[in-house]
This record gives sequence, C-alpha cells and structure tokens, in this order.
Amino acid sequence: MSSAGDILIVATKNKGKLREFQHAFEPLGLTVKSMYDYPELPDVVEDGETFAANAFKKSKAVGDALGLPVLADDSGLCVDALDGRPGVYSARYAGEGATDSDNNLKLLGELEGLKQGEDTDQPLLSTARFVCTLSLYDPSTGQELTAEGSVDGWITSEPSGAGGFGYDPLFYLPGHEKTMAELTLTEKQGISHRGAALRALTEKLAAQGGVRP
Ligand SMILES: O=c1nc[nH]c2c1ncn2[C@H]1C[C@H](O)[C@@H](COP(=O)(O)OP(=O)(O)OP(=O)(O)O)O1
Ligand SMILES: [Mg+2]
Repeated sequence: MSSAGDILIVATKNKGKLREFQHAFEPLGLTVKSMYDYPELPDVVEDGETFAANAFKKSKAVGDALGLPVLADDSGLCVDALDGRPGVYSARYAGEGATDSDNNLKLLGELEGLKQGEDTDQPLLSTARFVCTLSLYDPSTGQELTAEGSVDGWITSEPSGAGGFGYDPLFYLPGHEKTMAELTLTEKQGISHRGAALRALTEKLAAQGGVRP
C-alpha cells in the first residue's frame, strides 16, 4: 500500500462493501481486488463471537493463502430493542444464504412483533448502530492492524433509498433526515462505520510510518 499502481486485496465477497472500498482507495491510485479475483480460495467460516475475531479470520486465511497483505471487513447491525442482535449474525439473520431483502424483512418482523400496545404509527422502531471492524494482516511479518468504527441511527419501518446495500434502506440517520441508502457513496463514507474504521486504520498506518496518510 505504498506507491501508485499497487493493489489492495480485500477479503470480501460483498459487492456493496467492495464498491465502498473501491470508492475509498482508487482515488489513491490503488487497484482493489476482492475474492472474485481469487475464485480458487475456499470460503472462510465466520464462526467468531466478535466482529474482530471474524475480521482476523478472513484477513489471515486469505493473507496466508496468497502470501500477500490482505484487508478484511467484518461488520453488522446491532439493534437495541433486540439486545444487540443481529450483530455478528447480520449476514445470515434470515438463515444461511439469506439475501439483503430476506434479512430486512426478518428485522422488520422481529421489531413489529415487539410493538404491541405501543404507538403503531411510529415509524422509528429502535435505536441501532452499525459496527465495522477492519483487519489488515501481513503474512510476511505475521502482524495484524485493526480498527473499528460505528454509527448510531434508528431502524425505520419505512425503507427508503436505492443506494448502499444490506440494511441501509432501514437505517435512518436523524441528523440527515435520510436513510443510509439515500446517501451518495461519498456521503456514506463520511458518516458510516466503514468510513470511520477506514480513517482510524489509515491513522494507525501513518503512525507506524511509511504508508500514505
Ligand atoms: O454499510 C452497511 N450497510 C448496510 N448493511 C451493512 C453494512 N455493513 C454491514 N452490513 C450488513 C450486511 C451484512 O448482512 C452484514 C455484514 O456481514 P459480513 O460477514 O461482515 O459481510 P458479508 O458476509 O456480507 O461479506 P464478506 O464476509 O465476504 O466480507 O452486515
Ligand atoms: Mg461474511
């Protein structure tokens, strides 16, 4: 990650994440590669109990397999009315192989189920936060750098917006009066858990010396 023309390998199969990493890194002259560029690599089983554990599993498995530094992202949605669920299970909330829309329907179903006796016209169902842990692993040194970011918002029963991915249409940002799916890539990067984690990681890299700030 130090000179123009370099590549950055991100251990993800999530096209929404990939688009965000490309948006963040390509202006710096980095070409972002993903698991779609390495189809021979086996899937990593994400059975950790924390975002950090899963992020490290992904960066280490892929980094060791390729013999190159690899960045991984483990992220998810923690909903207060659901005691922090789906959390690390966000990608498979509605079951193994669930689509974003399956997961969004499952989330609304769980929250609507809690609403009995309360104001049923209220679209804001619960406070929530998105969390992202990034892990950058270098197999030549065995060193790992991690960084975390989060963003607070509300789950709305009125999905809106065609941008982003995952739970973005249901994640309402009161300060912006928009859902995360109504933001441009640049706006989302300025606000999101992933943007915050990327800025924290960049600072750590710069503090270590050598990598562009
Ligand atoms: O900015 C976001 N906007 C909306 N939803 C989001 C976001 N960030 C994470 N999420 C949700 C999507 C998925 O349900 C789960 C991530 O699960 P996570 O295992 O980290 O990613 P994944 O399996 O989709 O791709 P991969 O592991 O190949 O990177 O949290
Ligand atoms: Mg995953």
